[in-house]
Amino acid sequence: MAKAYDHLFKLLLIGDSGVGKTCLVIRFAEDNFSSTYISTIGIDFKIRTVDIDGKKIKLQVWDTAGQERFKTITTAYYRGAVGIVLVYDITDEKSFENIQNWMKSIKENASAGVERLLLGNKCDMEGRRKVQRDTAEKLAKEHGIRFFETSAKSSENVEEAFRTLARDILHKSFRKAPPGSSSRALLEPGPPRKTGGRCSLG
Ligand SMILES: Nc1nc2c(ncn2[C@@H]2O[C@H](COP(=O)(O)OP(=O)(O)OP(=O)(O)O)[C@@H](O)[C@H]2O)c(=O)[nH]1
Repeated sequence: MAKAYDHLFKLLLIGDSGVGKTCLVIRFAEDNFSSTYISTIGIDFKIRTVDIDGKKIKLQVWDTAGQERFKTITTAYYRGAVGIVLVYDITDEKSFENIQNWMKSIKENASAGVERLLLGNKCDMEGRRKVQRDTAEKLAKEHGIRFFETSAKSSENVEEAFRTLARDILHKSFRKAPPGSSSRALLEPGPPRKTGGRCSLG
């Protein structure tokens, strides 16, 4: 029987409560959107398999709760992720300022070399924009990561963002593969950064 997928990537979405993490996951995995806001309790995930450069990549997308009270539960999931999506809301300045704190949280809890991506969500609400695109682009550049403005509502850039992240992880894992080793092994997460990692990503 043909293998259902070539690689499994665990991705994680983080960011303040209400920025649209759940909606982005639902848009990407089910191509759906709801304007009803039900705050995530703890953590949940959805799966979608995509074809990237001829490889079948199974994406397990973990959606975390943005509320502070769930922080202990959600940070426990950072380590298993090979990609982390940082989300803010372009109509909410505070959610953008907090990206610095979410970056810090990645540094403290994620595997070394985890691929990061910055998303400014709700770009369909141009009239209520508080965070300028240039400002976010600058921040992304400082951290050496990619940046997209997305809308889970209109679906703008959602597909592109997840595909770009998956492609970057795929390319990174192959580039680092020593001769004769399996690329799958390189996608296994190492220990958190602070304990000194053996993960080959990065
Ligand atoms: N206009 C617009 N509204 C959005 C968009 N994405 C999400 N929303 C709305 O924003 C609200 C919060 O969305 P969620 O996806 O539940 O936010 P979250 O980041 O998962 O929140 P927590 O689970 O509390 O961390 C909901 O009312 C959504 O309908 C978007 O791209 N455009």
